[in-house]
Order: sequence, then C-alpha cells, then structure tokens
Amino acid sequence: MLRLEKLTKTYKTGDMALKAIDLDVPSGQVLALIGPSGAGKSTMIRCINRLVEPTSGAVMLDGTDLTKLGAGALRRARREMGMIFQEYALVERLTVMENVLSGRLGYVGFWRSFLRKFPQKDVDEAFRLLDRVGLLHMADKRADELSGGQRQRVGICRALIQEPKLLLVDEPTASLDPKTSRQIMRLVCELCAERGLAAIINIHDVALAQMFVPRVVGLRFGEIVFDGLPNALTPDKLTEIYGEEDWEATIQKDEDGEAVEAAE
Ligand SMILES: Nc1ncnc2c1ncn2[C@@H]1O[C@H](COP(=O)(O)OP(=O)(O)OP(=O)(O)O)[C@@H](O)[C@H]1O
Repeated sequence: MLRLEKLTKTYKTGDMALKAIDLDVPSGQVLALIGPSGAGKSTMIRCINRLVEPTSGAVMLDGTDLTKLGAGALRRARREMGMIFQEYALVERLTVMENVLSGRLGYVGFWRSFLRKFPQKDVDEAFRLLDRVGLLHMADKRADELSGGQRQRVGICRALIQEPKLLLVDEPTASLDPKTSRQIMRLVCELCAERGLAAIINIHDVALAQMFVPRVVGLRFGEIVFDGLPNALTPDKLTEIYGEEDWEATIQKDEDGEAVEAAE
C-alpha cells in the first residue's frame, strides 16, 4: 500500500537525514519506527505526507507517487493519511467536538469550514469516535481543560474522522506518563486493527513498541539498520541501532519482570 523508494532528504544545512530509504508497508500493517535522536524518524514520517519535502526518491501510496503531486492533488492525497502528533496540535480554545471535526476540513468546502457547519453525518461520526475512545462526556469541553492522555485521544479521533488508510504517528506518548502511554499505544493499535488501517509509529520507548506492534524498523544515521519482529530485537541489535548500552532493562518485560517472547 505504501512504498518508499530510495527516499532521501538532505536539509539545507547539509544534514543527510534520510539516505535512500526503501520500505514497504502492506495494507493494515502497524509498524514502529525506532532509533536514536537525530536518526531521521520524524523526517521520514513528514516526508511521507510532504510536511517535509523529500530531496529525491518516491513515496508510492497505492501506486501514486506523492512526491510528484501538485498542490490540489496533494491536498486530496493527504486525506488518506491521518497524522497524530506528540504535542497533540489541538486548537486550545475550541471544544473537543470542534477539534475532532477539524479532521474533516480537507473534505468540506471553504465556507462550510469557515462557518464550522459540518454535515450531520460528520457530527454523528465524531460522537461515535469520542464514544469509542471514552470521551463522549467531554464533547463540549474546551481542549485546554483536558489532560495529556485525553488530548491525545482527541488527536486520535481527529485523525480517524479523516477516514485515512494510513496513520502517521509521531511520538504519540512522549509527553505522557507510562500508564497513559501504554493505554494510548493500545488504543492506537486496536483502532488500526478494527479499521484495517496501516500505521507508522515513531516511538522512543522500545519496550512499548515491542509490546504492541508486529514489526519494528530501526533507523540509524538516516538508514534502516533493523527491520523485523519485535522479539528479534536482541541487545546486539539494539547496540547496532542505538550504540553501546546495557539493554537488559530496556527490552520488554511483562508484569512480573520476565522478558517477553513476542508481541501480543
Ligand atoms: N528543519 C531542519 N533543518 C535542518 N536539519 C534538520 C531539520 N530537521 C531535522 N534536521 C536534522 O535531520 C536529522 C534527522 O532529524 P529528525 O528530527 O528526523 O530525527 P529523529 O530521529 O526524529 O530525532 P528525535 O528522536 O530527536 O526527534 C538530524 O541530524 C537533524 O538535526
């Protein structure tokens, strides 16, 4: 469904953030993108929907090369890709419902969106999504009244109401406590499974990635140095990705502290 072909990004500063990345993501597959700070994870996610312009290579989404699209076609293609951000990117003074509905802005005409008059079916779907993530009772609250975990749930609803095929998720748990992080990762993965959505989740927490996803891709210096099952992430592989460190405390443990064999 998504194929990156020799995707390269060199910033104006000369930083080669991505070096000819090749990656295939089948329809409905959720994968975690891990790697040290500066490895190119955010750049890769943002090159896919062209929030960052790739320098060369192709981003094939269902056979269309997104790097070749003009503004109008890109706007339409972006509907297929929902994005979830670390800092939630909500409009603080708007309500939860309005924030969720803003995910439909790519579909409704200018005046409708200016007047925030959304079709009833969009409003119904927003209610359904809020119910699914446990926030129905918060629909009329302002975004700035919510906790971090609640904000991220709103961010998830806003991405899903777009009806995307692919979720691009950039450090969804980096601002959350460990328990909320786990709940959010579980929710994202469950929703992807329910809706047959593919996702690329940029995540710093290796144990959390191992707990929930069936495939992990490790980036280092803009190159893929690992692509495999979560339980294949041995200390040696982690050293290859991150450099020298004691990995025993990082590899996924279950509730009793036992190393876990495979992702759920
Ligand atoms: N706007 C920019 N201008 C110049 N260089 C940049 C820019 N954004 C990122 N870089 C550089 O590109 C490389 C990859 O950065 P990127 O943010 O993609 O890494 P990352 O793996 O997401 O890191 P982190 O985990 O810290 O967010 C780094 O060397 C970084 O300094």
